[in-house]
Amino acid sequence: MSENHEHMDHAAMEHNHEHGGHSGMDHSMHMGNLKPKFFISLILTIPIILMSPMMGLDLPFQFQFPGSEWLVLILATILFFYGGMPFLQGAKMELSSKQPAMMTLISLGITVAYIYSLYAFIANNFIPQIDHVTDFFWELATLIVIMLLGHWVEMNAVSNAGNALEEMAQLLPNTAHVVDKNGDTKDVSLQDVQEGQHVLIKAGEKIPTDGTVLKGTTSVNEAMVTGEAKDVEKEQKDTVIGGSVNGSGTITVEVTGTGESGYLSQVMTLVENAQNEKSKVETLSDQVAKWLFYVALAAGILAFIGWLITADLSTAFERMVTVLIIACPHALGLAIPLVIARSTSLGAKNGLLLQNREALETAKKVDVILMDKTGTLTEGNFAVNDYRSFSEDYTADQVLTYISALEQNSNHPLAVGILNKAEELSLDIPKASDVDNLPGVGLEGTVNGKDIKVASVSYLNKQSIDYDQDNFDELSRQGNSVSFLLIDEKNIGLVAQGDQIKSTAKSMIQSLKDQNIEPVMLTGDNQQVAQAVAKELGIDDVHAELMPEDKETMVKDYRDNGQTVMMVGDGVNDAPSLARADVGIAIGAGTDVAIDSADVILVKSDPSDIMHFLTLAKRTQRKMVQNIWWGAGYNIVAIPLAAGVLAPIGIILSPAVGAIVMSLSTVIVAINAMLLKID
Ligand SMILES: Nc1ncnc2c1ncn2[C@@H]1O[C@H](COP(=O)(O)OP(=O)(O)OP(=O)(O)O)[C@@H](O)[C@H]1O
Ligand SMILES: [Cu+]
Ligand SMILES: [Mg+2]
Repeated sequence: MSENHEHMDHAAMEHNHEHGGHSGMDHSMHMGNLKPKFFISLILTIPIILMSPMMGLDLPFQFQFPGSEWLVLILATILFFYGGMPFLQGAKMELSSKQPAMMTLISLGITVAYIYSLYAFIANNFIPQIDHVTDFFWELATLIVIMLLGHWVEMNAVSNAGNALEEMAQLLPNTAHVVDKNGDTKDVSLQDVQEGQHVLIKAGEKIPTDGTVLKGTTSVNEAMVTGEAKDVEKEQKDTVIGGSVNGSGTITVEVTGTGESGYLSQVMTLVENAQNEKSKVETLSDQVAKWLFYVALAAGILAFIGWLITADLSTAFERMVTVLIIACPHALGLAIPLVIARSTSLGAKNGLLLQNREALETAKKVDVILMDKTGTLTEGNFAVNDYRSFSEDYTADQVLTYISALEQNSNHPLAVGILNKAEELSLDIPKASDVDNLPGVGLEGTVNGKDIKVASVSYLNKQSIDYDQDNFDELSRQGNSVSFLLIDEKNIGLVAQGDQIKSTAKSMIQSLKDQNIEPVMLTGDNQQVAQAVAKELGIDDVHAELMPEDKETMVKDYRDNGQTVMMVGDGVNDAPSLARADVGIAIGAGTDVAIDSADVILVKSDPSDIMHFLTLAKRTQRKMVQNIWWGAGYNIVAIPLAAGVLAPIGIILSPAVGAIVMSLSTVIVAINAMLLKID
């Protein structure tokens, strides 16, 4: 039973692949199962090769005997119809939809090769007047086998991120130890575990579901899921991700997500969606394939006519088949999907989730990167450094208490810092009602019948509410984010909190500058803090005290200026800008809205992953273009050679060499894709 969970996932994935379609060359989707076809064809091919004269080469392993040519004929005929059928059917479909492409080209090639070899057989055996004509049954056979292999690989290539996805599915254990109300544990198969249940995870076990730690402390290895190499310490209230591996502690976890709703399956869906989307380069490769068909056909016919006039029928046939075979845009069908599969899984393994693959193509054009401060460049681990009352009616602790009452309804990083402090002081926090989030400003609500607000300095400025400027300047110059408490719109007190800059942020900014990408900081926080952080990081362009719509306007302005904009953020207030930017990058630890609006998610919340993304994007793009050349561009040289333009100086390619060149191109394309690396 328990295994069904994984199998279900796999089945669902495969199902999607069949219907997703990955490129214009999705005939392979209708080709049935090529694996057995390939192996049977391979077995049929071996005797054909052994019994065939190889291009006049005297190989030691030929087994020719009287009548062996009949055997070759029979085997080759079976192979042509059996192994060649998927291509012939594909061609029929292409032709009926008036879109001749790869299948038509392949079919034309193998059909001409077959008919010509048939002619050679008849001529050699029954028409003594004709000189010996070399058949190429063995070339036909290898051609078909190579084509089948290629298409089988191609079909797998798509579901191959594929392998990364399956690896991910296998990260989950089969059962979980569910703890019932009496504290007894029972092993339950994973698909029966429900949200809200308590699960015991022992040292060294795989974590079965997403959850929040209720009891115990431990360190968890999340490398397989998020790519984070270091073990992550977990204590009460921390979240754990299904699929990661528990370290030395035993913990009890409340289940927050299983199966479909779990992090892991969301990641898998993302990877999958990214693959099903069609990118511009891919469209280019379809376009190239179509052109290649017409060019190859024209070149083939020209060569045929040319050689028919200057030489003889068999030479003409041979040239034509060689042209058709060498031009087979087979590698082209693999060129892009292989790179994409590699790139998406490479990304996922390194904590880069690509929600929108076009981001990979846009990334190389990025001129400016706009970054949110808190959570993106700084940790967002606020600690209260100071809190004060300006009113005789309230103590400083009371100020903090009122602020905390509102913050209990917020998940802003600032809220967390304040609540930690309140807990430390064991403050008795009243309940707030009618709490509203004021994006870019703070919060408002009712506490003890009073209308209260937690607000930023820009709000006070805008509303002309008085505050002690010197005092504020001093706190913010020390790098504090300051939030004011307003009761009935009167300034009652403040809380000042400090944050730490993320350790990798500074080098990331330097790398951006090295690549001539302009780093810009956008923040809702006060000027002084913003300046302090920017200075520390080496960012020259800072915009502070921004409202969410200001951020979006900035993105728009840069774009209207003709610049390509990347936006990095984590908050609800960043979502509009993330969506508007050419490339939106969400910090993994950020809010769901930000994550939904982004093209890319940095799972590890590490700013240096921005550089990894840029590198991945650049290399992916380069690989795609290279692969189009290796998959099709080589024809610029190959087609004329195959047509025999260099025959006058003795360079002639046989159909067999054509097939080798063609399959070599496939091999190169595949290897080239696999060589894609991030570092
Ligand atoms: N929950 C909150 N508690 C206290 N103050 C808040 C809260 N939410 C917002 N603020 C105030 O509004 C300002 C802007 O907050 P916002 O979350 O919009 O910042 P931001 O634009 O994301 O900037 P950054 O993330 O770079 O600090 C904060 O600096 C703070 O003064
Ligand atoms: Cu091919
Ligand atoms: Mg923010």
